[in-house]
Amino acid sequence: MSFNWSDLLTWQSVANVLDIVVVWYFIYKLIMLVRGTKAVQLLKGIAVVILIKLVSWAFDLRTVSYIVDQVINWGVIALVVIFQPEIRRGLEHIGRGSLFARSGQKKVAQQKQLVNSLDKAIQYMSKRRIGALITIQMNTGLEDYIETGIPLDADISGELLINIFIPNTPLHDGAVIIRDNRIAVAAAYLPLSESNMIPKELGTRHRAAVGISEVTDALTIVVSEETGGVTITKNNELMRDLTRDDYLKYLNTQLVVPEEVDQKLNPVQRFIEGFRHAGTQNRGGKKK
Ligand SMILES: Nc1ncnc2c1ncn2[C@@H]1O[C@H](COP(=O)(O)OP(=O)(O)OP(=O)(O)O)[C@@H](O)[C@H]1O
Repeated sequence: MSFNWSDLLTWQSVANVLDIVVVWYFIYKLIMLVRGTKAVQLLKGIAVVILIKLVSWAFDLRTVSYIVDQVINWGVIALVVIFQPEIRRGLEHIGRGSLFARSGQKKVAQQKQLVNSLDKAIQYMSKRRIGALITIQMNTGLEDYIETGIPLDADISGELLINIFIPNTPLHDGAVIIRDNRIAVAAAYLPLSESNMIPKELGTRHRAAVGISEVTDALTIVVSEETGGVTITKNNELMRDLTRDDYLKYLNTQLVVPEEVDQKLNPVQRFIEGFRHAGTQNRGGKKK
């Protein structure tokens, strides 16, 4: 019997491939969204329940299957109740467009203020060789690292950043983490990179900056205590000895999102943005 390649191109097989690609894309996006947050545990729990359901199907274990069905039915309701604030805010966000352009303008102003404050602090600390480690949350949640620090939930200013890193003060050791244009915590512990590509002369502060860039998409700024040099890490990339022009250019492209781009988010992205924002606001104890 000869194999006919055209059999592979039936509508059904194309639909199957499309089906798998869509599901994988969805799972990938979900993993990217919850990486570094408590929701990872939740996803693991859901994966275990699905696994038990599949096993009970395969071996025809009726009682187990019945119990898992009950868990799934009630679990969905429990999830909706637990995440009610996030879901509500996500849905509210979907309807937002040009009508809410003013909130977009406010956001850009806050992002520019963030870059200005960082610049002020970097300049001051670099000249005086004050060591600093500042991590800015991007899309991946940093909950697990935020939990290791001392909560501040403070407005960002160059002066406050400088004050935090003054040597021999209680908050100076460890990293400052910035989330949603606020200083979430100081003295946080970041994961140390095991990479042997990091130059030998760099110590643990730089290793921690590379470490967090390996497991999240956060942007981290290091000011070296030894040399005053400025380093930025992001997505496993280490950019050393940056001049003021270099780092300002980089920070502006990474942290200041043009208003038009913000307004162009599709409904799904808008929902996710609202969902994430509600989560972080609730944890920070402030609600609009
Ligand atoms: N895992 C970590 N998470 C957060 N901060 C850390 C971590 N490890 C070290 N640090 C910070 O780095 C400081 C030690 O820096 P060290 O001198 O080893 O690093 P370095 O990369 O050589 O930087 P520098 O050039 O500033 O000396 C610690 O006092 C602490 O504040």
